[in-house]
Amino acid sequence: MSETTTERPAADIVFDHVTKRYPGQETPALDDLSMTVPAGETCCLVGPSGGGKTTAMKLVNRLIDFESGDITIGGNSIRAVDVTTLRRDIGYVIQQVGLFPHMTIAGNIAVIPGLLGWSKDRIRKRTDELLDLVRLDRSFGTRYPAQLSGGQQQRVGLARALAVDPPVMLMDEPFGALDPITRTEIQDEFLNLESEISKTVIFVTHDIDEAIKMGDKIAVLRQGGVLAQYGTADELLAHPADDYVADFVGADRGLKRLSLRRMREVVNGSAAAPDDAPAVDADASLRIGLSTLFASGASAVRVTDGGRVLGAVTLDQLQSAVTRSTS
Ligand SMILES: Nc1ncnc2c1ncn2[C@@H]1O[C@H](COP(=O)(O)OP(=O)(O)OP(=O)(O)O)[C@@H](O)[C@H]1O
Repeated sequence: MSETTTERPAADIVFDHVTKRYPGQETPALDDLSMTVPAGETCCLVGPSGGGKTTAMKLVNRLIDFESGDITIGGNSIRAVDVTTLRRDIGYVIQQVGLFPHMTIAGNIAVIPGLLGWSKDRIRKRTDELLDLVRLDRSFGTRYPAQLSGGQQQRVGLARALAVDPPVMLMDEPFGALDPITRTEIQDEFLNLESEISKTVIFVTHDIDEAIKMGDKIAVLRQGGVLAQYGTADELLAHPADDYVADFVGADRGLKRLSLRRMREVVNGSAAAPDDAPAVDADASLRIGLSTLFASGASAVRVTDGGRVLGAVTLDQLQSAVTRSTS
């Protein structure tokens, strides 16, 4: 990263027996939540409406207070830190974006650096760097939010949250209001961006497919704010803790698990593909491989990597991957 950023390392987030009960509510919104989000990982919170996802997230930057348990970031209790300092170290991205309409895009991105007293030159360099990072032309800096599409505004929201390189990011249905194409595009870009910058992310979503795609780990909450299961997408899909989680991840969990694996992981280098075999890229998912196989009616697909044929994958091999995934 350039001199304009502070290159702060990511920090783990630990929920330690956290319970939140809103005044006047009989049942807790969050009930004895304990889990660790390791530094640099993304944890997706999923669950039914009212299951406590947003509450869990807003506890982390103390937008909501809690009575029992503790939350630590990098080993420090969030209650021991001054709230303004805490929030400056936490990027916050929400569905409604919340850009200031009367300020330019550059002005919006520069809000926190400005509060921190950065020089004009440093802010300008950082703004350009962030616009590049979220793939917006630098000329957007002089526009106003109303002159941008929803997807572009969401990119600005992301750039603003990343401005001072916070170790932690909280994202509350950040791409929920976008059309499916823009959503996929911005999800892919965020995944790319995450591989360049190390952040610990808590990401709330209603969409299990989004959680599978974006999360290193997924926390499934149930009504009453109880953690039903916490694990990788693969663990949840292969071994759901109970019927509730199995239902939540979907009856097609075997197929979903195929989306997590690449053709290059199962290709048999010594097997020759039949002449009529359709080609599938080595980095395509097994799900794409299966779909290609079904669509063509061939007995195997040819797996290619930049024009080079790596070998073949048969229906049997894909089927055994499905069987393993549901056992
Ligand atoms: N300010 C509040 N006062 C009282 N109860 C609240 C308040 N905010 C949330 N709740 C209750 O706490 C529970 C958890 O709400 P929360 O918003 O965290 O759920 P959620 O999983 O994010 O839901 P959604 O997916 O609908 O956004 C719900 O029963 C909700 O009604």
